[in-house]
Amino acid sequence: MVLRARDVAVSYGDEPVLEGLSVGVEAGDVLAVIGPSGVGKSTLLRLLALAETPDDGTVELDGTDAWALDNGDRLRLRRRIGMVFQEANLFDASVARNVEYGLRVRRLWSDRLRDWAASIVGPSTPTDAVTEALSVVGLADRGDQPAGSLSGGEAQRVSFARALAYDPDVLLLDEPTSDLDPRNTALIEEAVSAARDRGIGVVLATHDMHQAERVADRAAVLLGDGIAEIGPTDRVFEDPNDDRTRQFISGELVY
Ligand SMILES: Nc1ncnc2c1ncn2[C@@H]1O[C@H](COP(=O)(O)OP(=O)(O)OP(=O)(O)O)[C@@H](O)[C@H]1O
Repeated sequence: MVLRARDVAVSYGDEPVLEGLSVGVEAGDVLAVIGPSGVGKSTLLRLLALAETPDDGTVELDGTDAWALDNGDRLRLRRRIGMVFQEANLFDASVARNVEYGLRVRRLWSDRLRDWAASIVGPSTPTDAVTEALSVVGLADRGDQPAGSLSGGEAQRVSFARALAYDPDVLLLDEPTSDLDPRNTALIEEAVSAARDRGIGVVLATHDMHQAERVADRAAVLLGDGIAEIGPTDRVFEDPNDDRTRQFISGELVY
């Protein structure tokens, strides 16, 4: 599996946000997208989610140009991509119903997720797909709880479980831990690593460079006019090739 934005451009009004940008993620690869506020990280994720049409360029999944397909076929591609946002956006229903939603959309229960969850939490307790997805984020016993009564961190973990239950090939995470405490952040980061180990490709937009270093195989530094640098996370942070990347990483303002 490869999800790739190829030479994409997006403008809002007269204001170009992304221009000629190319970036991709493969199975089992975690790519962190970092860059200053307003540079276009969320826009890039919406493009990769096929939720927004590029003004120029295209988005390909396994070499298929999503924007050359009719709506029905594009929807089928979109169903291989899961997304988690900064806010959990749960429905006013139980935790289990929220996670089940992912399954209903997908309309299948995948053996892949079952095997994967069993490899993480052991085969004993989980009895169904919902419980198993919740197990990955440490909430297997909370299925009956109303989603509205969860803490912010727990709600975000449910949101992650909902995306997992969907059994995606790619997970797009838009600042998923920016409002969370260290424990919930760690649990989400563990779930990201588990997703990678299972062969899911992950794109993580984050302001937290330490998080990028902890979980990402590669980092893409997005600065004003596109990707300044992309490469193995350690190399990008410790020995950036690009002067502006160096400035950004050392905390200077870069536009
Ligand atoms: N629907 C829209 N209409 C108009 N402008 C938009 C729209 N979406 C995004 N923008 C603008 O595009 C630019 C990039 O926004 P985006 O949310 O992608 O940045 P970001 O890097 O994710 O920012 P942050 O780190 O603050 O979340 C911003 O200037 C934003 O105001």
